[in-house]
Amino acid sequence: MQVRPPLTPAARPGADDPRPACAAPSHGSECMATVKPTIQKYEAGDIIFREGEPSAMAFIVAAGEVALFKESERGLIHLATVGKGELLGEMGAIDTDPRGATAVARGPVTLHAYGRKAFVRRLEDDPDLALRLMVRLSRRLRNANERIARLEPVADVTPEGRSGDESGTSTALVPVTAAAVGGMADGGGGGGASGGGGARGDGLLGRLIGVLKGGSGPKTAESALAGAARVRHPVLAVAGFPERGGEEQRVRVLEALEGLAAVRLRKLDRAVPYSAELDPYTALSGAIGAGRPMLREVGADLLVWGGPDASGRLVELRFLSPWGSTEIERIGMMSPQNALYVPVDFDPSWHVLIQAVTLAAMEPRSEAQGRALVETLPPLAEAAGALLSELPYGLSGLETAQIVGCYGNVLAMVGAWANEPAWLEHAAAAYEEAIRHLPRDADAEWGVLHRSLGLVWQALVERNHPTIGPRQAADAFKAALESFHRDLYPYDWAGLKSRLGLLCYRIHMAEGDPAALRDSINAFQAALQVFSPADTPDRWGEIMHDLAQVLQVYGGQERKPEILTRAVEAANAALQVRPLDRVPLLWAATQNNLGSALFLLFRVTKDAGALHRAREAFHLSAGTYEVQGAKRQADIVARNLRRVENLIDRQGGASAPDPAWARGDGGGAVPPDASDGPEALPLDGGLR
Ligand SMILES: Nc1ncnc2c1ncn2[C@@H]1O[C@@H]2COP(=O)(O)O[C@H]2[C@H]1O
Repeated sequence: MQVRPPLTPAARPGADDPRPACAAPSHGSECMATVKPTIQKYEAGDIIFREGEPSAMAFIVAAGEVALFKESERGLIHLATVGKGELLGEMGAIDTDPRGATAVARGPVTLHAYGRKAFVRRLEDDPDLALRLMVRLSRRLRNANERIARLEPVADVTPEGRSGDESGTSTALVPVTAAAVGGMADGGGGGGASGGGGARGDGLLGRLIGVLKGGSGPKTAESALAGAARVRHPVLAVAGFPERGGEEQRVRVLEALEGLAAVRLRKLDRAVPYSAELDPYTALSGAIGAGRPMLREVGADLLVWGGPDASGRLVELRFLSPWGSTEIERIGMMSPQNALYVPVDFDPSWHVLIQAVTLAAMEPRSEAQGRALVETLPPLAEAAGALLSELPYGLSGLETAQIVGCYGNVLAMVGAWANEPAWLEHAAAAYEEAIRHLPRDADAEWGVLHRSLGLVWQALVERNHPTIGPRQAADAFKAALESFHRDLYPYDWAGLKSRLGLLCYRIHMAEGDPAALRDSINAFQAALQVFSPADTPDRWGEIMHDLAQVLQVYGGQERKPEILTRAVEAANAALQVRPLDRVPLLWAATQNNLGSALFLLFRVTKDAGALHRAREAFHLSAGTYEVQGAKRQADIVARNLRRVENLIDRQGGASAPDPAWARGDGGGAVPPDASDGPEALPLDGGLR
């Protein structure tokens, strides 16, 4: 399709172009030469910007080629490749919308970058340039139309009336020729007619940009390059709302959620059954039991469910993730007991709160999703905070606590993923405020809020916060344990116990209190009554590993071989569920732990066999860290290995028995060691 928009001869670019301002170039973009650009350089595969990022700059490609990709429900779509002399990022610079596509360097690329304001000013001052830009956009639109026309309708296979796959991978689209795709890359060469053009969203330029930003097209074979830019967008499912008037409220919620960029929304027909007449524990357990399969059925990352509450004043929103109930107590996580309340018939000012809370509830499952969250969530969180400062009158204490608690989760998510202690401090303040609003009988909410608070404080302790100490975090977990009884909430209970184990160990490290070490051991052992190698091997292995470490510190201090032997057993048990081929770094950490326990055992018993086995464990650990490229850990373990080898040399040189056939009788021939104990790696199970 080569229909061009009508051009006046005067506006056609090229050598015969009479206009002085743009005399030389064959591309209108060169008119930007009067504004001083900054130079940016990229290598092949570098991401220049991502879809959804704020648009602060417009660029001219000075050298190389840039491929543009757009996320769609069907996967990643190659829109075009732009080359030397062409504009890039001009759409966002003009309409201030976030980037409509991800730009990836196809080889070495040099860009001339212009600030948005300078670029727009230039367009306003130079109607000719603005017009030629419109021509360029017109051509893109025509090409996009061509591609849309060539697409066959795709069968709608989902019960909710939306098409799309559930796995996050793309479904096949109608194949097109490379030439058709290549047509999208065109951007240069078009001339312009006379007359001016507005640079804002309501003019032709704005409309063209609007259409192009929503554009889609067929998938091409550029999968290698696409891989570099690919981010799997999370899927958000919204269950049906029961009760009278529920659907009307759901439409409002969906409207709010449609504002979430880079999230794929699925509307479910079914509601999550919830019986308000039952006690809250039974009602919620039933809802979770019914909601999880619904989530899995549609492959969603989060299920939003709820509806108008019993009073008819508020809409209650709850959030369910597909994660098993055993993978719990992550910082900022949304628990089934958390609920967000918004007024019935809420106005759009509430959208930011609904969006922020939902986005935070959809915990990232990859680094890419985490990065996307860190970009999107902070501005939403700030806007939601402003809304919360003016909560409507008439909310009960529990409702207020629930809303503020959800907001705390938003702040905690930002803090954890952006690694910003200030956000964590705000999150802790929000949880504390929520707790102040709680009525006495809000048992489950008490537990959830104290656990959330403890997790944030623990994260601050891990970051060496000057005023938050491990005792504070441990107290919050103890308070949470008042609500999470073992018989009703075994995994919540055991998870809290294991957190307590870590914090008591920290208290010991900070204060040297031996009672704290014993508390730590007791807490880990309690957790191990619930977690098991068969049902929860990862969690069990992590706690066994941590227990081994605490036992060896305690056994070393008390100089008790039986405790050190238990430490060795715990490390060996952890290794059973942490195989080298599946989790090499965890395996290496536990080997180092085992080596340390054996080393200390040798120091107390003078058993040379233990020393040789320590050497073997350190050797295996250091080698694995080395192979895995974990240099810092490899160095620590190598120091431990050297220390053991020195001891073995002093003990008997080359005649020392090889650990493989060491009898372990030791014979007390080893000289006492004056050096410190082995260096430990950080405990598992910290901030996750
Ligand atoms: N169909 C297309 N052909 C060429 N370039 C495009 C196309 N769609 C988007 N772009 C460019 O990709 C950029 C993505 O960020 P912006 O939306 O700021 O500006 C966009 C345009 O510069």
